[in-house]
Amino acid sequence: MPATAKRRRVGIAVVGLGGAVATTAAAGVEFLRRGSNRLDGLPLAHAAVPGLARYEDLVFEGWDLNGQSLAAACAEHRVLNDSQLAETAEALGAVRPRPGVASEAFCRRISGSNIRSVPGHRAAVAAIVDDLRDMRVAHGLDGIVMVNLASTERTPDAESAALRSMDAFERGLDADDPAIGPAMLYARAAIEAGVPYGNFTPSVAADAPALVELSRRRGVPVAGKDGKTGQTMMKTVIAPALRARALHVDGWFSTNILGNRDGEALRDRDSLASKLGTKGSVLDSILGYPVEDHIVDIRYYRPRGDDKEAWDNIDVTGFLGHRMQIKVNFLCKDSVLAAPLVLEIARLLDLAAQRGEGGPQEQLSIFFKAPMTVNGHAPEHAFHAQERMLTEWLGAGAAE
Ligand SMILES: O=P([O-])([O-])O[C@@H]1[C@@H](O)[C@H](O)[C@@H](O)[C@H](O)[C@@H]1O
Repeated sequence: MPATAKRRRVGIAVVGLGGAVATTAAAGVEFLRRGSNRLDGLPLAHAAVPGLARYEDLVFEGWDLNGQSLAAACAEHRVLNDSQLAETAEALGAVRPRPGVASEAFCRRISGSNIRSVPGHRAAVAAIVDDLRDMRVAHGLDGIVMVNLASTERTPDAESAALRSMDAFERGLDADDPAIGPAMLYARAAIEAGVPYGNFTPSVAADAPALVELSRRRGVPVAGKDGKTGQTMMKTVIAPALRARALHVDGWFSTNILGNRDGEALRDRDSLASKLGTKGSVLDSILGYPVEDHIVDIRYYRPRGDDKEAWDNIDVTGFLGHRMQIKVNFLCKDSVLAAPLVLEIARLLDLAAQRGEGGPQEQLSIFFKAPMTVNGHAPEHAFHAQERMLTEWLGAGAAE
């Protein structure tokens, strides 16, 4: 960034601020602010793009059903080691989540006492809009974006009329329609407040047709959904290569064990169904044919905590009909992979807003398992093609 360029102070209003991903991201920013030069895992750390906020200038704010400070939450999640916890304790100890909007009907296994008591959907949206205004003023922000990192909600009834159009959604808000869940209320509030919105979860939010329409009309950038962290990232790297080599995929078995709070939320059958939907959606379009035996399995296994282990077994057929197997065993740290992506999504949404772009931001596809697309067409899932899309968008704006 040229020495004269003005620095942008950008707030990230996180839904699920006390979670493992958000607290890891906040700790990461704190380390960078203190002069750390560890930029591993941050895909855009070296991108010299005008207008892109610096990591050190990101301010963490938001909501959580658990009101404890980020330092206390961080210690519970056990993602950071003891010295990292000690070094960030003071800064993260000063941040406490605001009371969040919740619905047990949408997320059964996760609850808390830091709940915003509101008389209905319309009041919930108004309260969130107020909070966003307050954050802007309280921190003297130049920009603010909202990112959903909350626990996975069940998928609402696809037939529900309230989600289909902007007008129906507004009526649904007045009627406290049960098809409208918390993630949609937050997204609706962000769009009303002109705040770009990113959905790192599989929950239905800004991708509800009503809210896509609203984001376009209001010119507010939205992106999602479901962060592409570990296993799906590898899948969308490997599958294009298998296609290019004409190796036929006969079956792909993906399984995960993890014991963090996300895993706990996914013990609920309906929340799990949302996650399996996004994780299972990436393969067929890359390969160009349906893989009938594509199985995705997620198990909550407490001893692993955030240290998720993912196994993939891929059965392929090659020349002369000979069959082979590929095994991938990714021993990862779920939040360590996810947190830097959240920082990039926030910076890019802020940049999109500065460039005057509104509606779905398809160029952010590389960060998501089920990318939102500009005209609702089928998403591009291949990692290399997504990378090209993002690079071109960054370059195009920089050249103007
Ligand atoms: O991106 P990916 O590694 O394929 O998928 C992961 C899921 O398998 C896991 O259940 C969830 O907790 C992670 O946040 C992430 O969504």
